[in-house]
Amino acid sequence: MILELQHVSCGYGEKTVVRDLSLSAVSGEVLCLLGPNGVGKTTLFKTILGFLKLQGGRILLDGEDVSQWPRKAFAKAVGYVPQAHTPPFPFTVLDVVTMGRTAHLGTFASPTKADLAIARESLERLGVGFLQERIYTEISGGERQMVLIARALTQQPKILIMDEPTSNLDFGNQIRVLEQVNRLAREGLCVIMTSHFPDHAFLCSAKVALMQRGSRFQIGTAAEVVTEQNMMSAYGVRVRIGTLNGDGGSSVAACVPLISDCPCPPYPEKAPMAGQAVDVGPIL
Ligand SMILES: Nc1ncnc2c1ncn2[C@@H]1O[C@H](COP(=O)(O)OP(=O)(O)OP(=O)(O)O)[C@@H](O)[C@H]1O
Repeated sequence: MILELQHVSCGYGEKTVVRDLSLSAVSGEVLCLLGPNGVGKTTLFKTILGFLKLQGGRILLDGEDVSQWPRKAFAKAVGYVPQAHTPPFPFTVLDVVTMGRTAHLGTFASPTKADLAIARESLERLGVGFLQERIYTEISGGERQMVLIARALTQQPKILIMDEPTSNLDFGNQIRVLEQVNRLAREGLCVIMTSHFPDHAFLCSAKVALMQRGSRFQIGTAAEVVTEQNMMSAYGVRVRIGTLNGDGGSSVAACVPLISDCPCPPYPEKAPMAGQAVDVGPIL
């Protein structure tokens, strides 16, 4: 499946937030949208999903204008993980995740045992199966984030749009979500996500669309787009980008911010042994 944006402009009423953006994403690919707060990432997602009216250009799914796609077929094909979501009723986590099957059910039909099994499997896959009987409004923000991702997986979409899927998550869960993103792409899904961490683009070997103020866009591989110069231009922050040794002879790229007058003591050239105390000097 291929999603194409051709000269897309979008925004709210008379206000244009994103102007003349063209890009594409295909099955098996991770497309990571980077850009500062308020640049229009969520606005773009809402436009792709049909929540906002397109101001200009075209959005095509498998070559066909999305406005021509029947809503139900579109809802089956494209899953969405929003930034935050609070349902009006205290549903159980399993109920919320099973709602991901809605586009697959007939009108007035209830979820079947098979639908419930898919919902449970999605929760297990993300390592949060233990939450299934809990009340969704009573779990933590990070747990809700995992539940929303499980709901989108339950939909079994071909394209998965994730708005900051790692916000609210602790370090371990961030990495687990990125591992799932890579796994889903390997299984043939097209994942389009936003992140505020340029490193995430490297970790997902993603194609990157860097959105900057004034509707300036750069699209390319993570190595092409996540550069020291571009990070300064987009975020006003000095960074260094380098590579570290990964597993089995691989290398991983990392983007590290440079903080003026950083009080941090230098990291010892020879890494301390596990469990060995390190003198970090006075805590300032
Ligand atoms: N409902 C709305 N009506 C009018 N303007 C809006 C509305 N929602 C958002 N905006 C404005 O549109 C611009 C883009 O917002 P958007 O939420 O798309 O940015 P973003 O890149 O997703 O930001 P963030 O990284 O902070 O989530 C902002 O200037 C925002 O104030």
